[in-house]
Amino acid sequence: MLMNPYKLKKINTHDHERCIMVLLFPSYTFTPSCAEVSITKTKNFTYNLLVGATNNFHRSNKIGRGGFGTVYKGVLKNGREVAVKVLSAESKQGEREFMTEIDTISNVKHPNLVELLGCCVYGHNRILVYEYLENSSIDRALLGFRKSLKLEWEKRSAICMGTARGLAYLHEELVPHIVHRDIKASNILLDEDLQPKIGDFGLAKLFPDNITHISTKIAGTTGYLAPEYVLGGQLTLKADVYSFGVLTLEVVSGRSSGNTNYGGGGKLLMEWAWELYEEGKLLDLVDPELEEFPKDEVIKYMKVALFCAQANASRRPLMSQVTEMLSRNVRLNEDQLTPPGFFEGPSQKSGMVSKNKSSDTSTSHQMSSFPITTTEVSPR
Ligand SMILES: Nc1ncnc2c1ncn2[C@@H]1O[C@H](COP(=O)(O)OP(=O)(O)OP(=O)(O)O)[C@@H](O)[C@H]1O
Repeated sequence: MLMNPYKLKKINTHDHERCIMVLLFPSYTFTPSCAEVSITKTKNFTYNLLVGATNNFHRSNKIGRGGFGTVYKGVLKNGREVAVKVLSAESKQGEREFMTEIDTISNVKHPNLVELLGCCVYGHNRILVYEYLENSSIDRALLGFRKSLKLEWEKRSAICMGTARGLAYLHEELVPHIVHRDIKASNILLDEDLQPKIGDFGLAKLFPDNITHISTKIAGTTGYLAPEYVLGGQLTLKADVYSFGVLTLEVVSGRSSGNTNYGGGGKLLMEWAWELYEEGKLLDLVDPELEEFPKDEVIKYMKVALFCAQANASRRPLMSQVTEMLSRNVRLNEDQLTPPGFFEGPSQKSGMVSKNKSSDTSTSHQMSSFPITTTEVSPR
């Protein structure tokens, strides 16, 4: 029997009869008044409907192309705008396995995760239909020369917080958890209120491990990858935490981690940030377009990003700890902060920025005994 592993979450014990129904019949549904989660099967869209919605996948409807496939904007008959992702040929072909994974993803719902509305299997085509986010992704909105939005600090901090909450949900509330593997600016989409939503979660499972997606990333957006993941293949929650640290620096600085020309040339964004941190000049990293901002808070965000990117994965905080650090007025215990690790590219440098501070790379240091935050400081 194919079963969605996420389906039993939060069903309370006296709902055991319903649990049995869910175990036996994965598509069984019950009313929200009786249980905390409603179990649904993924909606199936017909291929013809998606052809109509996207003007036959016309290139003028194309909004992007990533490692998983091509994304088109579509409009359903009821007027709802959707993002239609046509998965590339390398996605696993089996319909049953595909549908199981998709059922899993479509039952994962959180305000900071892009909602999967349904899917379509047509011959060898595998197509996913998502809610459409009008303000596109952070890379287009905030980074690069053609940025489309001018975001004040309140919006930027809300983007970091929302992304942290979405990740904390995937990592720590969902059972079993999901490691995103590909947290980066193009996967964080902004809704009409500029609230962030994480896209592409759960998709990595649809692709064989040895192909395209990871190699696409190694060729492209390498600045986001935790060194232990890209060099040693160790995939844990902490790889996402590392990427979140890089993303936070991008949001604060308005600069893309894809470049390697920072700090007078030749440096990754994270390397430059560490250099500035050691020199006590972190504010130099802040986006020049940010006219007014609370300096202490902005510096705290950058320091949290550095905690997230430490070379030793076990020293990085959990995402729930990150949300605490970002949201509460706490002082960070910087004695515990060690240099970031980095990986720049297959034929280029990799390693750890290591200057004055301790560069402990042992894995014995457990997060549970790691006091990142210390005193609550009084509001300014
Ligand atoms: N739900 C959506 N609403 C609006 N735009 C979207 C949506 N999903 C994706 N896009 C746009 O399409 C682009 C491509 O998305 P996609 O997720 O396929 O690739 P990517 O994030 O650039 O790379 P990768 O597949 O390696 O993660 C995104 O950068 C984004 O601008």
